[in-house]
Amino acid sequence: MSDTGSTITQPPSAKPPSHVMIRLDGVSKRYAGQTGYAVSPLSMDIHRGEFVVFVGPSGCGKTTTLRMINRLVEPSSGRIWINGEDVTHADPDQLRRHIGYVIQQIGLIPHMTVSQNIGLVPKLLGWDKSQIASRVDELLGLVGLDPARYRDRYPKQLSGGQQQRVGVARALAADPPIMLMDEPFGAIDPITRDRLQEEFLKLQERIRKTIVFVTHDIDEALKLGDRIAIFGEGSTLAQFATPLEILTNPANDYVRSFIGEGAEIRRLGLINVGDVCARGTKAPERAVVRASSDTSVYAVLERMLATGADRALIGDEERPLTLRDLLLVAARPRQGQS
Ligand SMILES: Nc1ncnc2c1ncn2[C@@H]1O[C@H](COP(=O)(O)OP(=O)(O)OP(=O)(O)O)[C@@H](O)[C@H]1O
Repeated sequence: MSDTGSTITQPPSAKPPSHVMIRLDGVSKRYAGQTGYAVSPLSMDIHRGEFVVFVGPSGCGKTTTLRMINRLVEPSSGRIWINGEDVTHADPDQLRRHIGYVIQQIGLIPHMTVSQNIGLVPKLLGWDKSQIASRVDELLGLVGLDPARYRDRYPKQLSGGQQQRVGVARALAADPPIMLMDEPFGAIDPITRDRLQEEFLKLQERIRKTIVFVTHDIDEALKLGDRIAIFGEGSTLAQFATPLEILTNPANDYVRSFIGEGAEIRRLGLINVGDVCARGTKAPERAVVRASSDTSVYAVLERMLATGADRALIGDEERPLTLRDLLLVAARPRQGQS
């Protein structure tokens, strides 16, 4: 099930098959004056309609890789294929008109209205005025902004979340098959960010773009990505797989530490109860977890989830606790209940 092995050890070479929208073939970057690689040779296939998230610590090469896809950064080696075409040497301006790009700083042009900002690329592509106006209104509706209220505002008359929605609308304006998004929700407060993530997932269900999305935040990656590319030290690819696969089978200790605590509990967020009913459950015989008295409830639950145990024995005295005992730790009377 994992794509980890195939994408890292067998660099693709020839023209990709039709289900591949973006192919990076041994692509690397060394910036002028730098000794090491900003991105060491990297090969990966991103499928049509797939939402791929690049995640990793600061400086590991996520943004550089993203920007090589739309040639804002010229690769030092390798080839880039988009939609079956080798675009390594294509005209970058032409290329960018067919690739949406959303960045954290939003990049709206301050002296242009919302509608002019969104209509920028369609105008460059020579669309006529009425076509642009109706596309602007359609996109504002799509990102949840009332066109009559917002189309004539300037960026500074919008909240950060609204500006980011306009940024997304602008990237979608010419209906590009690909969207590149560099920490688009990074500078937004956690509540608005959560809402934008939800909205964006719903939007993606409708528009099915091929998306490459950069973030520092593993939880954002797990929530949004069909597959996640975890970048490691020295700009290598530590794992490229689905969120469930990464949480179930982290490729190495680096990935494990990057995920942080609670992989088992977080995994449950990716599995629906309906699927569990369909699969049926079969508890392992007499599985039990042993833990010292100073182990947290969280850690014991994590281990019970991993092993299927429904009992824990605590301390040298092996005091028994059932799964239900542990669940009750979290239970409190709700308002209106005694
Ligand atoms: N224009 C540049 N000139 C020289 N070095 C650069 C340039 N841009 C990036 N780098 C270096 O390349 C490496 C990768 O940078 P990049 O911005 O791609 O990382 P990142 O993973 O996106 O980081 P962050 O999460 O902090 O944005 C870093 O060591 C960075 O200092």
